[in-house]
Formats: sequence, structure tokens, C-alpha cells
Amino acid sequence: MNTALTIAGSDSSGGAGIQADIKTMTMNGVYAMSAITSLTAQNTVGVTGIYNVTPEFLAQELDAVFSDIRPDAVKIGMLSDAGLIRVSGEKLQQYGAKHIVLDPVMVATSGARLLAEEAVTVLVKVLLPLAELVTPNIPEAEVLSGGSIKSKEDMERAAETIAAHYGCHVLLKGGHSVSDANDFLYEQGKGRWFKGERIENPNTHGTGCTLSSAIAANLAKGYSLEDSVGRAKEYLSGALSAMLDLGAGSGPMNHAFALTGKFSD
Ligand SMILES: Nc1ncnc2c1ncn2[C@@H]1O[C@H](COP(=O)(O)OP(=O)(O)OP(=O)(O)O)[C@@H](O)[C@H]1O
Ligand SMILES: Cc1ncc(CO)c(N)n1
Repeated sequence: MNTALTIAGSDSSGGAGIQADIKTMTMNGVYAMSAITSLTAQNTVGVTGIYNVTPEFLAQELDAVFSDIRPDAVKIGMLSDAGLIRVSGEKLQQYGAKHIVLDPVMVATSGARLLAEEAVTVLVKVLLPLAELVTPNIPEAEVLSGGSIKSKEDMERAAETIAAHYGCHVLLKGGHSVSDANDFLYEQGKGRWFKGERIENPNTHGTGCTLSSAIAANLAKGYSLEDSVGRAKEYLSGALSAMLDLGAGSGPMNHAFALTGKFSD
């Protein structure tokens, strides 16, 4: 069986973070493992507490995983401080981890900051060069590219800038745009749009975590990057269109109904 590891934070409400990642990887047919970076007290309305593990403990988790069941792909989500970012980089290099998908989580859907502002430069320096793919949303891509993104052309330009700077492929997600939820993949000098009809569902808690985990799961199974993104986007749209409505705020998606049958291998 193919295996994948998520390095991310726990979401007590189960919609994002580690919980979304494990559901997604399992539904996509790979064995899921986790190295938890932080506990968040969180629900559909907001984040009320963040309790980070120490860098030493994260190193122990990563040693335990890599020395026993090697992951075929790694998804990285919430890493809220510089120490946790550095230790992740060291361990991923030490073990020669492959197929690293980096979701540069900065702010939760509810608006809470999940990455200290001063740690952004460390994330960029340490982890972007190790990643096969980075998956920023529009506000994150503005931070990484240093320019504002208002149009389709701005998205294409920003993805190209990030790829050129850091030597990784870029999937710039359009969930925060006003029109359709189209994502732009920039890979080895060529760009491709992945079209997604906007689903009128305000319950988008964990969409970014789910998409990056589904990409990692498909890379773990041996699909190309383009196919992995295509399959992940189908999975995400399926989970969103199941129209689950839980909690008072932006609720989670329904993973049990995510597979439309097209990719249910
Ligand atoms: N209403 C929607 N309908 C269809 N697809 C959507 C919708 N909202 C987001 N998406 C898709 O969900 C994926 C995640 O994109 P988004 O830009 O929301 O990421 P994010 O902001 O990192 O997520 P999160 O809110 O979990 O932090 C993308 O493929 C995006 O196109
Ligand atoms: C733990 C965690 N990771 C990532 C996100 C981003 O949606 C979140 N809300 N919570």
C-alpha cells in the first residue's frame, strides 16, 4: 500500500488540519501518517487557542515515522514558528523525503493567524526549495510573490515569479477570487488552468488542507503532478458539493461523499 505523511496542526473541529488530511488520504486510497506540529482549539467560527509542540518533539515524531514506515509523499500544513519550520526542513533533508507538497498556511478561513509574521521568511528559505509543489491561495501568493493579485493574468504572473524564485512548481488556488474557483498550475515553464465551477456552499473550512493532501496522496500512488492536481480538484469539488452544513460558521466538508465515482479506485 502507498503511504503518505502529513506534517500539520490538529483542528479540534475536524474540518481542517491533520483531521482533514487523514480523511482525505484515506479516501484517496493511501495509508496516512501524521506528525502533529500544534494543537488548535478551533471550531467553524474561529480559533481560540494554539498550543505548539516543541521542535525537539516534532523531530522525535519525524524520526519515528521515517525510521519505520517510509512515506511515499509528504504534505506540509500549519507550522507556526521558525523552530518548527527549521526542524522539519532538517529532517526532510536527512531522510531524503520525496514528493513534498507545501501548503503555506498563514491564516485560517476564519481569519486567525496560524504562522507568526516573522516566520514567513524562514518558511520561504527553508521549505520552499525542498518542495515539489507549493499551493498558496491568493493572499499567500501575494506575500510570496510580493505583488497584488486582482486578475487571471496577475495569478499567472505571480505563479511564475514564485516558481522562478524558489525552484518549485506552483499551484495558485483561486478559491478567494470573485469568479470561478479556477486554479493555475505552473510547472517547468508551462502553465495550465484547472477549471472549477464555484459551488455555492459557504462551508469551505479546510478546502486548502484537503486539496494539498489529495495531491500528496495521488503523488504517493505514482500519478504525475498534473494528474494528481486534476484528481485532487475533483475530490475537493465532490466533498464541497455534498453540501454538509455543520456549525455556526464556515463548516467542514463531507469526505464520505467526495468521490463522485470517477476516481474511486
Ligand atoms: N466555493 C467553491 N467552489 C468550488 N471550489 C472551491 C470553492 N472555494 C474554494 N474552492 C477550491 O478549493 C481549493 C482550495 O482553495 P482556497 O483558495 O479556498 O484555499 P485556502 O484558502 O488555502 O483554503 P483554507 O480556507 O482551507 O485555508 C481550490 O481548489 C479552490 O479552487
Ligand atoms: C490546524 C489548521 N491547519 C490549517 C488550517 C487552514 O485552514 C486551519 N484552519 N487549521
